[in-house]
Amino acid sequence: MNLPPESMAWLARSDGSVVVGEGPFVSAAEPPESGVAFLVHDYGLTSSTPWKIPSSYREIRTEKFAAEFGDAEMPEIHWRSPDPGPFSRVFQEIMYAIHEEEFEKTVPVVVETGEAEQPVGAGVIAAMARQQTPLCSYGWVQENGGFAGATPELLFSLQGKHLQTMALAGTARSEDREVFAVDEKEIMEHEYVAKTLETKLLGLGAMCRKPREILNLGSLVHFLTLISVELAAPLSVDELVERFHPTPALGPLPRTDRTLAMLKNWRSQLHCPSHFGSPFGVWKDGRFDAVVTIRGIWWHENQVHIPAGCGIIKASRLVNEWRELRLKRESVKRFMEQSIISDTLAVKKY
Ligand SMILES: C=C(O[C@@H]1C=C(C(=O)O)C=C[C@H]1O)C(=O)O
Repeated sequence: MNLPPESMAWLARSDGSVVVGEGPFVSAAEPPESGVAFLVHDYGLTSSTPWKIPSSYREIRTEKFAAEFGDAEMPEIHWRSPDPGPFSRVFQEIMYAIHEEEFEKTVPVVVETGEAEQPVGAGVIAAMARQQTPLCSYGWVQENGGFAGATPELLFSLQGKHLQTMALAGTARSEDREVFAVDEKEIMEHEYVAKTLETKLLGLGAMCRKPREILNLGSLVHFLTLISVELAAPLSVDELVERFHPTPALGPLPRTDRTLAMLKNWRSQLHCPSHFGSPFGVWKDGRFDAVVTIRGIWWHENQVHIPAGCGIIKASRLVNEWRELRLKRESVKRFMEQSIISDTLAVKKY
């Protein structure tokens, strides 16, 4: 087992490779011509130097990454159940705005907080390093804090003129998979996201939209639609990030300055970390991959936070959304317990 460096960043990609960078990092407005840079944005894309260039980097298989870092113990964490009061008030304000036709959908976030008996950094890195595809492990660690997770959501990946993206929205427990498949409210929530992405891609080149499918993540299922485009003309990563982020999976529909400001205000009322639901990417050898930072842990020394968001539309009900938020947080807590078996290592943690 390796001790994690003081500062590091990593992103696992859908082909089972992971790019791992070690700090210190140099911040830049643009990615370098060659080599590697991580794109670390907050939700509002406020940084003028979001590119973080590591002092050294490696590209390895996710199994090797797990073997190197997946072993550290997670200290005991004392969780405090989130108070439903503030969320219920935000939910009512959102419902009022939907009835007033301010927007059709938005995505508030609830945060569960815990305190660990010791610093959690190495344990969080280990928990996320053990996760494998279809989850993409990501992390940004700076001294005694950072965030790391294992997300099912690709924002986009770009290689030459090939652009791949996905609509991922609509959630249920795996046991409810059959009724989920015909649930009109969940289908509508998903289609809002898929159609918006299609609209954003119109005119960029030849588009291919795959049929809607169900992505099974063990305890949770989501609707997933894969969309790809052969770009007619090259586009920069920065342009694409601004075009896509936030998709209606994590943001308002329609996305205007006003609807985005309303959501940012609700996020801050509910103490959502600024980098939750944001683009997190890596640029390497002419290829760029970015995920959406969900299903993660934000920490500083012994303090830990698990944020989770839920899409609210006219047909949403408070009790169901509260349950969905808990399910999403539980799926993150499970990362800290689960066992993995790979060719290079067998770790069992219960
Ligand atoms: C916002 C989250 O997840 C997003 C919201 C989903 C939904 O509302 O059904 C499903 C997948 C993600 O796009 C989260 O996990 O915190």
